[in-house]
Amino acid sequence: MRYVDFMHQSRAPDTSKRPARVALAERPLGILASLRAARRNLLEIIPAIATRAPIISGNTGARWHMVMDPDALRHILKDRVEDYPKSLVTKLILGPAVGEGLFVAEGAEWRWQRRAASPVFAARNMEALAPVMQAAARASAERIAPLAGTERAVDLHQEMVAATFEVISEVTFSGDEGFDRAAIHAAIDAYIAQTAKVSLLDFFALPAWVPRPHRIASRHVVRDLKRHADAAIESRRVAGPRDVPDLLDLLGTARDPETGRMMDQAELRDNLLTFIVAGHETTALTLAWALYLCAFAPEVQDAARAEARSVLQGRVADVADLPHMPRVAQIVNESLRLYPPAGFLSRTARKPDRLLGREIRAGDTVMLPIYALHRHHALWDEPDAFRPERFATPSHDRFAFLPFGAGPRICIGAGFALQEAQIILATLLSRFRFSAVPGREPIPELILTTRPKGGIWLTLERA
Ligand code: HEM
Repeated sequence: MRYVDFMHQSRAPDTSKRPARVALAERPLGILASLRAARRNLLEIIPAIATRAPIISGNTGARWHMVMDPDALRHILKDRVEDYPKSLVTKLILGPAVGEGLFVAEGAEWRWQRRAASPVFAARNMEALAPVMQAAARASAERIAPLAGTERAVDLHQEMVAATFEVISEVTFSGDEGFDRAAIHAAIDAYIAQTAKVSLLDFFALPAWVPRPHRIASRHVVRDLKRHADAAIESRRVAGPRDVPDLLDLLGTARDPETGRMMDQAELRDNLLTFIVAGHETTALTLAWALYLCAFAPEVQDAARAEARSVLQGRVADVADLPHMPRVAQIVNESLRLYPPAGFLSRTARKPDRLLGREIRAGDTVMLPIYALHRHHALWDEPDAFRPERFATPSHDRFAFLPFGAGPRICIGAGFALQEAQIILATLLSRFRFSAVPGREPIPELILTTRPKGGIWLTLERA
């Protein structure tokens, strides 16, 4: 756990301010500036006009469009999903590590993998997964408790990554001693750090066979990652399935109902890595940003704490408690709106089309800047303000709020993530009061996901 002493500093955050955000570019950036920005922080290539216009188009060596209009997003993600597959850039970034897995697969390959994994995430199964989430909430509360009432601040981003990793590794490889959790975690971090920054070559949409220098450097990291996952699969094969099948068992025994075929080693491994990567960092970010926002607006935090304490009475939150804690759910949603972990999705058009009167050619990159959509002035009142109560009686268009995407490719783990985030947030808020540390404001930085640059450093006291 990372912590730092912040002695003798005043604690009161200025709530008249807006919570942390990135100053978007006033004009669309030129090619070189875009390239520099894309390597630094993808949020910086989004022009401010993207929070006011329905669509922006450009050509930086390759034709692209940014789409912020709910009807056009419905068209891309739902009505014409087959014509807008995952973008070449997505495949370039994720392909080397999880290219055979569910997140990247298309067509029939995608369909049967999705069917194979779905039972684990079905609503009826969510309750069965709650004890794993409760154990992680309890462990996290115990880890940070010694810092309560001291002047030492803790990096809640790192702490939430630890908590959500415990959950996902238990769900995928339940109780497996053969699974080297620390090594897999370290290899995933190294992969993201080395490869996720959109490279100059990707931005120009050069073909995949053109060598990417930082991706070559990361080859040994990918090899490491795959070696660890293979070892875990092999040790399970030897040990046999669990009494209550976990995700690894379910994927390992799934059959394509049409062809009867099962996943080969590469598919099984890539899917395990997909679930581990997609399933913990995103949820950790939701929680970390939610805690940051609670410290930013103490009155919101106090109201949510009062609610959680009266429902939980000192217990760790359970699934049955969640409907009785609407404020906690609203804070999670508002955190997903202001800091969507998947802040930028993209597709490559397969066929000519028209979007909002614009010509779309086959091969055009269609970007879905979720960060800008969620702060769009035509879709949200006071879009940059932290106002969780806007989710009390939601009136927004379904396609104006897309933290989990939409349509057939919607996040398979959305229900899982929301349940986990609410269980952990409610438990922590019921036990601690979190305060901001002056001078330690995080900066949202989009590198594959929307991360808090510098961490989320907060002090805490027992509530
Ligand atoms: C707050 C947490 C999460 C967020 C914000 C999030 C976001 C997303 C988004 C936006 C997509 C769609 C991407 C696209 O359309 O290009 C997606 C897909 C996916 N997510 Fe999540 N996710 C979260 C948690 C999880 C969890 C907990 C799991 C698994 C345990 C998971 C597994 C996946 C998988 C496998 C896909 C690909 C689904 C498909 O293409 O059929 N995610 N996620």
